[in-house]
Amino acid sequence: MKVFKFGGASLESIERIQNVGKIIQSFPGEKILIVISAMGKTTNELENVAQNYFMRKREIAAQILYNIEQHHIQLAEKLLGVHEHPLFTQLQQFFTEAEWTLGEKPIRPYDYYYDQIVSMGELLSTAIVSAYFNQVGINNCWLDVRDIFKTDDNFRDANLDWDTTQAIVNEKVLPLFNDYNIAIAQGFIGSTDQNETVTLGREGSDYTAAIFANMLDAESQTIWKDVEGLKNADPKIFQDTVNIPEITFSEVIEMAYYGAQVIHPKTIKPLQNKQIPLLVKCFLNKDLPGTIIKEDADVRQLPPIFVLKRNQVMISVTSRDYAFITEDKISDIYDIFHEHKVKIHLMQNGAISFSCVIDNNPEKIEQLIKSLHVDFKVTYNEGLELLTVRHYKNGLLEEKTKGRKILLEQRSPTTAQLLVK
Ligand SMILES: Nc1ncnc2c1ncn2[C@@H]1O[C@H](COP(=O)(O)OP(=O)(O)O)[C@@H](O)[C@H]1O
Ligand SMILES: N[C@@H](CC(=O)OP(=O)(O)O)C(=O)O
Repeated sequence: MKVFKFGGASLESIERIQNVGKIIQSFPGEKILIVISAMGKTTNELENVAQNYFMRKREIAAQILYNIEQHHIQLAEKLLGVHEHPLFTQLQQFFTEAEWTLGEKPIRPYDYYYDQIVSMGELLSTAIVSAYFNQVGINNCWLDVRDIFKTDDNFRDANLDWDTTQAIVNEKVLPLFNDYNIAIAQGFIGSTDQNETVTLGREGSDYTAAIFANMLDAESQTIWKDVEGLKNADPKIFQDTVNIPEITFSEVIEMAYYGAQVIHPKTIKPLQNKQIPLLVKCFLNKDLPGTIIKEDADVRQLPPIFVLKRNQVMISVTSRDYAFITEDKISDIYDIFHEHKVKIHLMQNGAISFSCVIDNNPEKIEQLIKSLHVDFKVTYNEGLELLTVRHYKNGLLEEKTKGRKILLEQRSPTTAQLLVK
């Protein structure tokens, strides 16, 4: 059994969906569970629907939803070459459910409505791909992952109930492969024990695939991307990047932790626990070797790895009365960050000050500063970039930060982090 994951970029046009079909046809007779994300940038558009709905701008929300509907229906009609097909009834049901939500007065927290609306992207894309695959002879079974992935009700970042989900996978998913070689499921979504739809956090489809791989004891998981494999930096930001043929789970966890936006950070653990290799392959050229991520990879030749986080803010907290920032004060400061769900990417403290680097999220920062301000003087500096370099060599950091002002710097033997303006 293999698990494949196709993300939004691999499904953003008719040609790309046809290409995914060709990739699957190049694995004849194999049992494959395919996890699929929403097409293109649909998730961002649905976020827009959710925000407008919650701000009581229902007409705008309905208009954006209508545009999404038209786009998916037109794409499906062209892809299947027909106007009549059970798929269109299925798509209509998803839209009707979303319209019902938009018709309600928002009485529950935003995150609940977000999940009800945004989850639709994956339901639409999987339904369309499944119908197309059946039409071109890739016989497959469409799964509603909400009947399989059971979670708590932490909307927008739901936590999986592993035991219940494993029992459902054993009972409902495994037997399907007696009748089908291919099953198609949505990434990113699940449901509570009350059957309320949840999402697992943005870019969560890699994680969905890893959960399936773990629970199905898959031989491997492959994520199909628009890059030749895992590279030593994001090729959209850095020039002269190189492909990494093999790399360990722990190195990828480090990359994800420092902010590399190529594999969802939660993806590695379910695979590592069962020693299931993760392959990163290019959907634009399936014959490229890509990258294999596994426990015992040979990392002696690993190049320096760069991760750049843009749009960062440095928050500096100083005690009002020249009192030292001691352990108890640091603990209080940490509690405030935790309370506001703000993740610290880098921190440093001195005698009477504590500085840290966070993402620029104006609403969260405003609330955070209000809370910190009760006991401390707070300053902040925005428009910064946080560069992390793993396995850096002499001269490399100077070269990469030439002409820039360095506001904070931290180095261990393997990792350097520089906050630059
Ligand atoms: N180290 C890296 N190696 C390869 N790609 C990277 C890396 N860091 C960031 N990326 C970016 O990840 C993108 C692919 O991931 P993503 O857009 O999330 O794909 P999908 O949504 O289709 O799963 C690439 O286009 C590339 O710009
Ligand atoms: N569609 C969701 C889940 C996801 O993982 O998407 P992608 O595989 O395209 O990153 C998102 O955009 O967050």
